[in-house]
This record gives sequence, structure tokens and C-alpha cells, in this order.
Amino acid sequence: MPKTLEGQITMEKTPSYFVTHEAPARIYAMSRDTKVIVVVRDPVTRAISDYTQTLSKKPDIPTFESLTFKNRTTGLIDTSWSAIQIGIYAKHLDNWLQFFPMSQILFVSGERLISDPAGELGRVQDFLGLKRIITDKHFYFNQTKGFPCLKKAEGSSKPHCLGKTKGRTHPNIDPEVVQRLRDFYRPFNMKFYQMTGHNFGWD
Ligand SMILES: Nc1ncnc2c1ncn2[C@@H]1O[C@H](COP(=O)(O)OS(=O)(=O)O)[C@@H](OP(=O)(O)O)[C@H]1O
Repeated sequence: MPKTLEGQITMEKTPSYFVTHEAPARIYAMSRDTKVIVVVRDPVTRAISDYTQTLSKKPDIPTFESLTFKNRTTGLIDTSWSAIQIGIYAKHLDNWLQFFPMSQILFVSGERLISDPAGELGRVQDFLGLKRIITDKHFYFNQTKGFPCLKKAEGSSKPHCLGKTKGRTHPNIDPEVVQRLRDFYRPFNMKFYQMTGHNFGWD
């Protein structure tokens, strides 16, 4: 990480940190004042989105339904499949709490980042101790894309919208499998809500 001068915030983004067992210890050893921001969304939708991304690169992989189960007849979920494993947020958070207090970790709702981007960004700015510079007036909703776009500062170029590869259409998944996954995640979600003091409304 580069050195941070007075009045600066150094930021680094890597999605896999939150789910990498060794990450919190290493980050703590680097700087125990580090603040952590994690975007989370409904773990079932997250798993399907994860699968969709892999499918776009490797079209020959097995179906989502077959990868979900260790044994479809007994309904035993394959928790070693990363698409499933990553959504067990309470377990990953437990690992981070061995090193960092909850006050240094902010969970941003992926759903609200779409429905109320300024509200979520407001929470981020507060968490970082910044003035609320980014507000509603910086966003407009792109109906075609289904995501908000960020308007740049006055006089600057085009607004920033998500790239072409974002917002892929998810395949239809057998509703029974989706239900089984909802049942699987429910207790972990409840624990996560308790730990964070925030109900993300995923049920
Ligand atoms: N800013 C913002 N707000 C809300 N949601 C967002 C945002 N950026 C990315 N996404 C959604 O996150 C999913 C994974 O995105 P990526 O394709 O960027 O994944 S990755 O970072 O390359 O692994 C993917 O979800 P799905 O579209 O549902 O598959 C993205 O659309």
C-alpha cells in the first residue's frame, strides 16, 4: 500500500479479501486502524450471479442446480462450492471480528446500492468521516441498464455507468433449488443481521 499523507485516505479494492481466511490477520499486521467496507447482497442471488459470471467465461460448466448439491436426493448442499461458500457472510465476519471491531467494518447493501445509491454512499461517507459530498443529485437511473449512473462533476465528460459486462441476465433456476438455498442461508442470514445490527431483508 502507498503511504498515506495527512488528509488523505488510501483505498484498495479486492472482492476476495472478505472471504480469505488469512486476510484480516495480514491487514491487521499492516495497519490496525484500517476500515473495511464490504458490499453484500442476498446470498442466493449472489450465488446465481457468481455462476452467471463463470458461465459467461466457461459455457460448458454443469448446471447451477447440479453444482448446488453434494447429493440432490438428500438435498445436501455443497458448501465447498465457492458460489455457495462466499454467501455464508456470518462465518466470514466471525473471522474478521477476531481482529477488527464491528465499528471498523461497514456492510453496504448491494440491493440498496441500486435502489438508493445516494443513501448507501451517505453511510459510506459517514463511516469514512467524510463530508456528505455525494448526494441524490449525483445519480440518475438508467432504465435500459437497470442501474444508477454517477454524474461527473459539472463541466466534465459523460456520466459513469456500469460497464457492458455488468448486469448479466441470470439463467432461470429451478424454484425448488432456490427455495432449498433460501432455507440453507436463513440461519446464517439471521446470525449476520444480529452481528451487524442490520436487517438486510433477504427473506
Ligand atoms: N455499483 C453497483 N451497484 C450494484 N451492483 C453492482 C454494482 N457493480 C456491480 N454490481 C453487480 O455485482 C455483480 C458482480 O459484478 P461484477 O461483474 O463486477 O463482478 S466482479 O467484480 O467482476 O467479480 C453483478 O451482478 P449481476 O448483474 O446480478 O450478475 C453486477 O451487476
